[in-house]
Amino acid sequence: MANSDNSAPPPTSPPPVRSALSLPQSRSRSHGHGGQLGTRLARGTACEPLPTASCSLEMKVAVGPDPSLVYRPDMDPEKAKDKGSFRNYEAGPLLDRVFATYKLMHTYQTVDFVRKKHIQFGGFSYKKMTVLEAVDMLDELVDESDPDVDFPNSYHAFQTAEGIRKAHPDKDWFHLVGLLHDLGKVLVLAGEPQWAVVGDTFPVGCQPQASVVFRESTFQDNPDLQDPRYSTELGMYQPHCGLENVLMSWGHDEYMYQVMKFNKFALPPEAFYMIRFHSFYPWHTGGDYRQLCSELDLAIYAPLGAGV
Ligand SMILES: O[C@H]1[C@H](O)[C@@H](O)[C@H](O)[C@@H](O)[C@H]1O
Ligand SMILES: [Fe+2]
Repeated sequence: MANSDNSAPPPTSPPPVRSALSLPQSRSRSHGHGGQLGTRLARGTACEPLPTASCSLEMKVAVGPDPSLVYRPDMDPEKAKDKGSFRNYEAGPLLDRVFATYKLMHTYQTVDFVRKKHIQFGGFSYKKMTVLEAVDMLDELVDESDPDVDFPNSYHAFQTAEGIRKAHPDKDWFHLVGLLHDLGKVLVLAGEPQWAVVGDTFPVGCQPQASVVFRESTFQDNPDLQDPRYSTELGMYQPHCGLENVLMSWGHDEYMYQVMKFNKFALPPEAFYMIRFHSFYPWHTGGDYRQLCSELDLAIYAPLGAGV
């Protein structure tokens, strides 16, 4: 485990990475949108204004709960958990590690911190690599915020992509979203602490809402909650300002979105949106933060309503 604030035990019985996934031989060619790109990852000094969303209301595929929720890898279907048993933050063998990661995240993710990270990584000068090189880097990463996944994230990337391919064989761009969605976690291999990379996201600059995991037990040392500008329900935002204008806690979603935008990934707008907000469980699954949503955000959210 590299560069982590809270060290992880070695993964237990890692499943065979990739071998059972029947990838196409020409995997990068068959999904040419991203696989062959020499992608520049961000680490630099230039400050980029907060990005604007590029989604249209014609969006056909709703952004949903993290695809990984549905397609958690499990080599043995007999032992596969049903959906309801994922994301248990009250009990389980990994609970201490998960709690420790969120405690740090909910203490140190502040408006100032997030603004600094946008500046630090807004220069896109960290490294040039292909998408598949980034996937390979994730061989070294076990996500310490995840109560369900205790093996390298590279495996999780392929499994998610293959699961989406099975469910949506006609949407090649969506398969690629599965492969890409967590690649922002390479930040951990670049020396960032896990609490600044992984886990569910939440808006900074306003009061954390009820469905944020460990909401009651992890925010007490976050200075923003003592700051009158940031501690009301709306905090520093205008009602219905739109998620594109909200400063989310810094992590792999926003970073990967920025990288895709900078490198002009040839993917539909919904792919960008999905990746940017896939960890925003308090919104897409918890149903919170509606007061910050634009009509577009609500239109995307609406199809999820029944399921959340
Ligand atoms: O712990 C997990 C993990 O970090 C995922 O990559 C993220 O998308 C989820 O939101 C989170 O629950
Ligand atoms: Fe993720």
